[in-house]
Amino acid sequence: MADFDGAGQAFLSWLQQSGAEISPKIKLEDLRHAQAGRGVVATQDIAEHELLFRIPRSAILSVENSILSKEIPAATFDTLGPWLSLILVMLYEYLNGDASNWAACFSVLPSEFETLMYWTEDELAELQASAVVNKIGKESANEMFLEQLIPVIKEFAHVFFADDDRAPQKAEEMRDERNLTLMHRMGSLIMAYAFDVEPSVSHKDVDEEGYASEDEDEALPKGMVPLADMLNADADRNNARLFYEADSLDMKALKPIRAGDEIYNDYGPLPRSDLLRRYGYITDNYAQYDVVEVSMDLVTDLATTASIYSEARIEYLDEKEVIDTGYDITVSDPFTLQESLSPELVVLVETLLLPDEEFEHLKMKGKLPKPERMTSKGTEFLHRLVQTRLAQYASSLDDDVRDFTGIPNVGGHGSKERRFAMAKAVRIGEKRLLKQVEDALAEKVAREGGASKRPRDVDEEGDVEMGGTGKRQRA
Ligand SMILES: C[S@@+](CC[C@H](N)C(=O)[O-])C[C@H]1O[C@@H](n2cnc3c(N)ncnc32)[C@H](O)[C@@H]1O
Repeated sequence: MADFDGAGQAFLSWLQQSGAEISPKIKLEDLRHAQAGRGVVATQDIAEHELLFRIPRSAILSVENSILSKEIPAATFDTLGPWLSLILVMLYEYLNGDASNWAACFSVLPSEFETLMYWTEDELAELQASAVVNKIGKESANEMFLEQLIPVIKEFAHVFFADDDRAPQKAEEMRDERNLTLMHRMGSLIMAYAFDVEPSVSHKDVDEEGYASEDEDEALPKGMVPLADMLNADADRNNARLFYEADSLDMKALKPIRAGDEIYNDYGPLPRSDLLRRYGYITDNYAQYDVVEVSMDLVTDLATTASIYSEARIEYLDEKEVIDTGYDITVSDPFTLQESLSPELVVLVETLLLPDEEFEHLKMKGKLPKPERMTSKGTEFLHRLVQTRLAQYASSLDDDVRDFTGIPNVGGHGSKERRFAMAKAVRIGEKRLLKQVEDALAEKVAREGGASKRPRDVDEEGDVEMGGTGKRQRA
């Protein structure tokens, strides 16, 4: 406890010495009793728009601020990209120990994580058929470390291990298990703690409403923003936000905050599966963003069985940017099929079901079926697809719900009981969503009397707007 509080105090002192302004109305709080590490809490009432803290840009742990960026050419960082570049810088600063300007930061950052990367096989198995199991990316991260990061460390060994005669040897040793583990640790910290730092002078192309394109956002350099990264999040309970000013990053209250309340940031509308992957925790408040992914492989299998799979049509759909590796089914409130089913999935199914003549006709005009006009055959196919997707989970929804008693507030790193329960909550959420969609499709099939009674309704004029309905943007 003393070490925990002491590290927190030393961190705040360092931050103030680095030029940060911290409101006397907030404090760092030990929230380990709630399995939430540290958090920031209001000690007095705070008004809307009030400044909570101001971090000078020079205190951000970033490529720009690290001495490495003076010694390693910018082109090398450009090749590495924002994620690997920051890992390189964090490794360098971490290995410098107390000599690093950010030593106090590292002492409040965790060395152990609950994120999926660190789950054992039997814990991951509890997620059953959740698509997140295939998105953990441990092997691909390892590959990037070995093929991209370590060659840079070797090339600049004399900089990375400055004043060390053993520099080349040490660079070679970065391939050791222990060092790869350290790289994963830095990667995990970035995933759960780093910000995409908007530059003080924006070079971004913005549209007429002032929004930058997604590509522009992806290219933003990443940085660890001290104290801002101590804020927890709980879906739409966010009451603070980071504002990017010319010389500082300002955390401000978005609404009045009462003394004793926790100050929450916004990690984005993440489904619980992704929250577990990136942040290693979940709360019920994120259930509203749950997603089930239906893979393209499953659609292909079912379409082949139904003898409607056509390479030529897939090629056309690909040209039209409809083909993806998977399609999202999302929660909607109030629930509608239209909102919950990805429009691309509906268009894909409807296109495969088109009679040859109609397909050729639409193709000639460069058009697609409209996602909001689901035919009876399309509804039946989607119903089968959702049933098959549901059957991929090893246990039934009823069985899961029967013996689920919530996520236990049991402590410590790697609690199996807690991980099993979090996995079960994720798969229950996914199965509930699938069941809701399955029931709605079955009802639609019954209402419309099956394929023979309702011929497809082709709209030959309207252009299809993709991505506008049902497809939730992932953070
Ligand atoms: C940006 S950090 C926030 C500071 C963190 N609590 C700490 O002590 O270092 C993100 C991490 O905080 C934890 N976290 C954030 N919000 C949480 C919440 N509502 N409940 C539990 N843990 C939370 C998760 O471990 C997550 O990976």
